[in-house]
Amino acid sequence: MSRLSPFVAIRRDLHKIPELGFQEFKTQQYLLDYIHTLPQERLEIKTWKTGIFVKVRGTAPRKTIGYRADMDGLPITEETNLPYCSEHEGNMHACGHDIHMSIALGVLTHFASHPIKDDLLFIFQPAEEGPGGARPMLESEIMKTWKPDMIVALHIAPEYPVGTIATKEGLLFANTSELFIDLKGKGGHAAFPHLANDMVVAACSLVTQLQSIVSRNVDPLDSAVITVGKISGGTVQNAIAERARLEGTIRTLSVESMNKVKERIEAIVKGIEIGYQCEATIDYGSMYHQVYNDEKLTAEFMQFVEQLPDVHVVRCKEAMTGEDFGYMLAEIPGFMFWLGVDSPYGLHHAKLTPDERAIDKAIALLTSYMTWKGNE
Ligand SMILES: CC(=O)N[C@@H](CCC[C@H](N)C(=O)O)C(=O)O
Repeated sequence: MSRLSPFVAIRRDLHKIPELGFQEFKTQQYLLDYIHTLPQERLEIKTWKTGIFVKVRGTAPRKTIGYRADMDGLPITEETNLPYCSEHEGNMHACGHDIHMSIALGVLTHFASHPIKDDLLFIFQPAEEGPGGARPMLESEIMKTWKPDMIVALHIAPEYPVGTIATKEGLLFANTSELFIDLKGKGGHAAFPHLANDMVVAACSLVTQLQSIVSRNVDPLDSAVITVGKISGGTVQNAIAERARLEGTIRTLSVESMNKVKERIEAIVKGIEIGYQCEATIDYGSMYHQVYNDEKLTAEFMQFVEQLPDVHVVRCKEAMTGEDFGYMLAEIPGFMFWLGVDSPYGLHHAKLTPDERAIDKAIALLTSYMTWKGNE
């Protein structure tokens, strides 16, 4: 029987302890315990909230290459039945951040004992799923002193086979905004609807009306998404609901479309207030800047990877996913790419099961790329 790769074992450990944004205490401790086992001569380690910065001092630095991995899990109950499934009831690494962290540790492990000319900065970032750790981390004093000259990150892609990486120059991921709408009407007995203002009916109507925005208000040659992922309201089957809440997200390929979509949401919500005689409040939660890949660095990376054995490069289309790494790319040239992990279930699914062979492949690929880039 073949031995488990150390970084697959690390991934499994991390997979058991998914924590939500800015609560990644055990995850941070796990990473720190591991990082402290590495040769320390060239390392400088600083914590920031539940995140970590690790600098690897180069032998003759002219620039700093940044590498970012996100750390948080999602409030999803895992249904994989894996022997190493989540031990944190109700939370799951359903977006691959456990894989992202184990890959980052693999690359860091290599460079801790095989330094290159340039400095490297490994960024373990909390709260990617929300409320967003990239922006405050970017504004931190540590980042001001250690700001890299270029930066790279990856995201697992269930739809591609292991050995495939996919990316493109320019726009890769959408602009995002969370969306929370609270409705307050008048509750009452289920048998006397004429004496109440039913917020379950208002919420259902609102969800349906929101669907008209993408089909009727956004240019068909542009793209936008409004997803209501959670709806709650009411107390019991035979009482009319006084309150209802919609929780969702908006995705657009431009800031202009985001503003337009929000204008339309506000108009529709006003209509609901009038039509259903209720009070409504809208909260846009956290918003993420689009992920825009630096043209030159991305093209160069794709060319570099193409000549590696066993790696297939795909020039993909942009996706409506969001990533607060977009804030880092708005200030630092760099790129993000998809890493094929071949899972029959997609991102944010309770049965996501990435193929772990992608971990060592990604470590090898990133190690080669950074060695080349950091010795240029
Ligand atoms: C890669 C990925 O799945 N990212 C998340 C980012 C979520 C941002 C925020 N919580 C929102 O929902 O708008 C995504 O859902 O795309």
